[in-house]
Amino acid sequence: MKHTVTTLQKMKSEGSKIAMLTCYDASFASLMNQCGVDMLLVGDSLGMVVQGAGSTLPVTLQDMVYHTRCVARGAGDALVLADLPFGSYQQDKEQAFASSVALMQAGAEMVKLEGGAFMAETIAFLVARGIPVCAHIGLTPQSVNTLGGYKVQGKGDMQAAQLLQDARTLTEAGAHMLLMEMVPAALAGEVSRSIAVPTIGIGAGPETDGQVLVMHDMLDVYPGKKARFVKNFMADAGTIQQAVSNYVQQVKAATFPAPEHCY
Ligand SMILES: Nc1nc(=O)c2c([nH]1)NC[C@@H]1CN(c3ccc(C(=O)N[C@@H](CCC(=O)O)C(=O)O)cc3)CN21
Ligand SMILES: CC(C)C(=O)C(=O)O
Ligand SMILES: [Mg+2]
Repeated sequence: MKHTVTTLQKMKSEGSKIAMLTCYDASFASLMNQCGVDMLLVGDSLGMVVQGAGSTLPVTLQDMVYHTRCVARGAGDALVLADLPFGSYQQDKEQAFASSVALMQAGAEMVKLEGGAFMAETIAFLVARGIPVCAHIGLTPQSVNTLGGYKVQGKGDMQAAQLLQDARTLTEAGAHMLLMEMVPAALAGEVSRSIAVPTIGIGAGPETDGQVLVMHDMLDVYPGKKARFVKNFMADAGTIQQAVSNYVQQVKAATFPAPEHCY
């Protein structure tokens, strides 16, 4: 059966972990769905792993629409989540709605946007109009130039309290899911227990309700620098199918991420 926001909510309440991977084309979408991946993220990380750019900032809405259409054709039962790219939603809620419509018409079933409490109004506007939203907090790569690099967020009591408050505000606004990137494991666990909707972590420890990795990182094909939270699943696998299946199994068993992948 096709995964929906209801399925994901049920998985959280039952304590079964959600396995997500990034995906950019139909063939990998089909493979990942067959290997039991619950959600496919058409990430704006495609700017780095597909287009070879140094950040996610050059990615356009049309780029995202194209890859979302490709992934949706192969996704099967996996839920398709698409990133709103830099500049396509920050101006105002009307701009965010128009961009989200383009992604939903291309086959997305949920959209993701980066930012804390300041995005609450936009999220409420989208959700009221039928668009499920995943909020992305912690390290928000579209803000790399103001953050000063791809660094751990939520360190220190003030920043941790701010992140927890952002999580509450965004879920009160109607977000269906919360993604946390590069935050201390203990804080991500606290946030996950404090909000009713499922959380997904990347570099956020084992206590979130699910995990995501960039497929080029876990298959060891990305030529760039690897973050601490990346695990090479090809190291113990003969095929890509085996690597993806092992990822799903280790996320479900909560054996990935291990302490060496955490902050
Ligand atoms: N291939 C790829 N994988 C990703 O996980 C990813 C992207 N691209 N593009 C968008 C963002 C950028 N991300 C990044 C990029 C670099 C680091 C990194 O270099 N981390 C180091 C330094 C940490 C620090 O300075 O505190 C690490 O050891 O984790 C982390 C996340 C995560 N996202
Ligand atoms: C790294 C994940 C969370 C993402 O936003 C992306 O792939 O763009
Ligand atoms: Mg992204």
